Amino acid sequence: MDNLKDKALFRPFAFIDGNWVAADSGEQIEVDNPATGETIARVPRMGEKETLRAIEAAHAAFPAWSARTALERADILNRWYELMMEHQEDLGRLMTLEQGKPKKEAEGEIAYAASFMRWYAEEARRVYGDTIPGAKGNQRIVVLKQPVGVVGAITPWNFPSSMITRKAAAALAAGCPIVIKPASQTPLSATALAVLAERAGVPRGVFNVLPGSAGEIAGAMTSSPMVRKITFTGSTGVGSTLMANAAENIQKISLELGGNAPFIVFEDADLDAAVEGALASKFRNAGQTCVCTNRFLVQSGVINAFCEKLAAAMNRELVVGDGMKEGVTVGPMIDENAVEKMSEHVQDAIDKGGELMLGGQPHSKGGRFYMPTLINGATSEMKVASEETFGPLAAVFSFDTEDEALTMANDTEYGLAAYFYSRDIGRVWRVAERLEYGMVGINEGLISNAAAPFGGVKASGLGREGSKYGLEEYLETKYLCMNIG
Ligand SMILES: NC(=O)C1=CN([C@@H]2O[C@H](COP(=O)(O)OP(=O)(O)OC[C@H]3O[C@@H](n4cnc5c(N)ncnc54)[C@H](OP(=O)(O)O)[C@@H]3O)[C@@H](O)[C@H]2O)C=CC1
Ligand SMILES: O=C(O)CCCC(=O)O
Repeated sequence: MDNLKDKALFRPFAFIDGNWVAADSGEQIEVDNPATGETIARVPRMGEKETLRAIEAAHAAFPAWSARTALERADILNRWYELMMEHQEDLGRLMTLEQGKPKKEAEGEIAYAASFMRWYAEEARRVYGDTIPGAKGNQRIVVLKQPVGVVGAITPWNFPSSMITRKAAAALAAGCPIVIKPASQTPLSATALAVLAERAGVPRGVFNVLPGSAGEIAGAMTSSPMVRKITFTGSTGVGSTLMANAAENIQKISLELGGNAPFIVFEDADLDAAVEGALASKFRNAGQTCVCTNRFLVQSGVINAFCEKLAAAMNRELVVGDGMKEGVTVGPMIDENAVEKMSEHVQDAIDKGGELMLGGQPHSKGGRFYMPTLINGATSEMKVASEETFGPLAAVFSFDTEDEALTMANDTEYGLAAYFYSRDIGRVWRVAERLEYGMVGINEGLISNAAAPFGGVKASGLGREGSKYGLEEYLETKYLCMNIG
């Protein structure tokens, strides 16, 4: 952390009600650098009691925060945005150290994370109500949008900053305070955001960060009637448990869960553009992104050409190594379990007849590095067909007809992101409409931005984040029936 320009951004504590605190028990969690395995920090392991205190602080802060004008809240979010961009390099460095993604990609995530602050600063001022003609001559119907109340957020390690700001910026813009549990592997990006929140003028109690025990913190959030909204990004299993637990207090819930993204390449596609999109969609964050392509479905007439071009591009563009090193484009995987899952999917595909074209093994330097891998001849019996690999494996399946491609693409419990490449306008509409996914990239491999509604269908989740729709998740609708005599 010695290399940070602003050393105060390294804050290995929890942030509750404007105070930097340790766990009541004194227990800590070790945070390591996935590139080296070295321990880089110890943060408090907060539990149920501390979480209840944070919820109470947030609840106490709610009336004053929600009573501020939208413009006042927007000004604070804008200041926070500016501070994030001023400290982009330091925040990126912290992220690379705890998460592993290459420095340039980490700085890119900081800009992406900050963009939610700016977006929701603007949206805060556009929370409109409605008037509706009354059912009786002397009645008027007025619809108000009001903040839902205290929000409990649980976020993953793969996007340590943006998964927080995508939730927090919308919540704060709507007038809701938030209590956040960041992933245990990446708490430092979260606490650095809290340092900047304080500097931006976010009042105490409005933004709280508690690294710690997932079970205890989530339990406190779902069992407290003060928490009116739960928002989660992570695995489908945990999301489903949270949803069941949130039922106890009928809490509103948004879930952004796993995916199994298909990337369809039709014979009429621009193959070079498809390969460029494939690289971006598959290898961002070493394949550890819920919208990463999991299955390449390529029409039989172009499958060999596509694979050759993809292999050449992977050889040219993908450099594996420590994300702090200049020129590295694929960092380490987050932990040994992730490497194991990747190895298991690759071996399973090879055992079941897949043709290994590139990679297929951990990097010779060992540790958590895995070589970007390309396997042609993938089939529906392979694990990669039905499970999210969450790693740098490009598995290529063949299809003959549009109908077959759609059947294969939709043959999954998930429905987060899908991509396809085609230059036939009729096909573009037909395929876009029939894909059972919340987001579809058409001749485009990078679909995430603050203006767009991010989210999935089926086992990939509920609700949307980003865009004007993301603000709705933090608002309640109240109807006033006025008798005017
Ligand atoms: N949609 C997405 O973006 C993501 C999908 N995934 C998928 O999930 C797989 C497993 O990754 P993993 O990190 O284990 O994902 P998890 O769902 O376990 O972790 C995400 C967040 O949930 C927390 N959490 C863990 N257990 C519970 C619980 N019982 N109740 C409430 N919160 C909990 C974690 O805390 P803690 O860190 O303390 O365990 C973390 O903050 C990946 O391989 C990938 O397939 C993973 C991350 C993001
Ligand atoms: O993997 C995730 O859950 C976050 C996706 C990052 C993004 O593209 O917004």
